[in-house]
Amino acid sequence: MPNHLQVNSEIGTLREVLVHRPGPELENITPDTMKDLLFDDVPFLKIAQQEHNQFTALLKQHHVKPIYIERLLKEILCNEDVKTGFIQDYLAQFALDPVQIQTTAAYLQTLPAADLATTVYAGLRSETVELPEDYHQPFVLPPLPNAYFTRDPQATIGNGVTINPMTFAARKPESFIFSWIVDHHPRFRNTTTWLQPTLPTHLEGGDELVLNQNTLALGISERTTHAAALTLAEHLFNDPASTFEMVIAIHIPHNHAMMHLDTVFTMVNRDQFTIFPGIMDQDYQLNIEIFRPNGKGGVKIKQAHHLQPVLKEALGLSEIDLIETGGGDAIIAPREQWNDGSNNLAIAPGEVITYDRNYRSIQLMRSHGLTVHEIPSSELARGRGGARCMSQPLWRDDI
Ligand SMILES: NC(=[NH2+])NCCC[C@H](N)C(=O)O
Repeated sequence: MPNHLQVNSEIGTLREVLVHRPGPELENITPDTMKDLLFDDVPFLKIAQQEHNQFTALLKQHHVKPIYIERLLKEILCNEDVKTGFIQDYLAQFALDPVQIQTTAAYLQTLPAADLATTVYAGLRSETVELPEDYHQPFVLPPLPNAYFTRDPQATIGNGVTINPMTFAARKPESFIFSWIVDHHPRFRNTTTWLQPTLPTHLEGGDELVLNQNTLALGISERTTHAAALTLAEHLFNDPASTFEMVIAIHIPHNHAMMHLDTVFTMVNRDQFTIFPGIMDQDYQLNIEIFRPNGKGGVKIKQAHHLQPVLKEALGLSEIDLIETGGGDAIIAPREQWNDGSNNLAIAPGEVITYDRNYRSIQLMRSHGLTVHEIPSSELARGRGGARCMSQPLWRDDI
């Protein structure tokens, strides 16, 4: 089994992937907090877990090892010094006064590592720690219901990772957890980090697509700024450990339905992509910027408006097959996009995992020669993320 990181494409045979099984945090969403927690509904936990189990079972059937991030967290928390440091630093992220911090830290310190890890994801109800009476919030630690979308707070690019500066408060603790795992878990010893979560702007993993070992596609979106994309490109171009020479920055609409590039565009084979046509105008144009090193440590930028020629050049191909979500139909396409019909996880070239409900997009992918494995999606889809969002590859074979 590989012991380090290798992701030089979106489609190379997948061997190892970071996941999180949805837990009690999903039951800590209420109609009042739903929007801030980036959910559109309150999922039924039991069914969400069954669906997620089917996802991981399918991965295992295809010899992909799921690594549970909550387990990595538990493992580092078994070290008492790490546990104490983690608790202090974790609490410092939230609006708590010194007494509240001390009371909560004392409680968390009593928990065994596994329970502490579960609590970090689930959130901590205020009454559990008997805080001073002037604390009126229902939670002293917030629930992290988006944690099953492991794609976003962290991303593997080549042999390194980005630990992402997240856009919304609801997801910032997830990057914090990963940075502790990178610093303390042997699985990540000597990991190169391309981007730190302290960057004063934002960039998320759903916007990071590794097209090949030289080319990264980045969404400029609700969650990833132009400034952050430039910073990442500079780091990748200048770090001798990186093989990347080109970033294709693709501007997409800024809204919740398409919060990341991978909700509208995924690579599924050497020359095939799924795409939601709603990101292009009637002439199939969109706003693209190509970043390359300028030879002086900076980035030079070229504009483009059509995706196909840009992809052909980057991948050295004469043809590209863009498969439109829902066949591009005015009703089917947006409906299936909303339920992650464009969010496919390639487990090998031409072989993907996707949500069963998007049957029109599935038919179409099959008619374009792809092998499609379906997973159930009634509850998981309520968080607005599909198979790609629920997985963070640590190792893909090179193609
Ligand atoms: N890679 C993705 N498309 N992730 C989807 C994340 C969905 C999550 N509810 C959020 O808004 O952050």
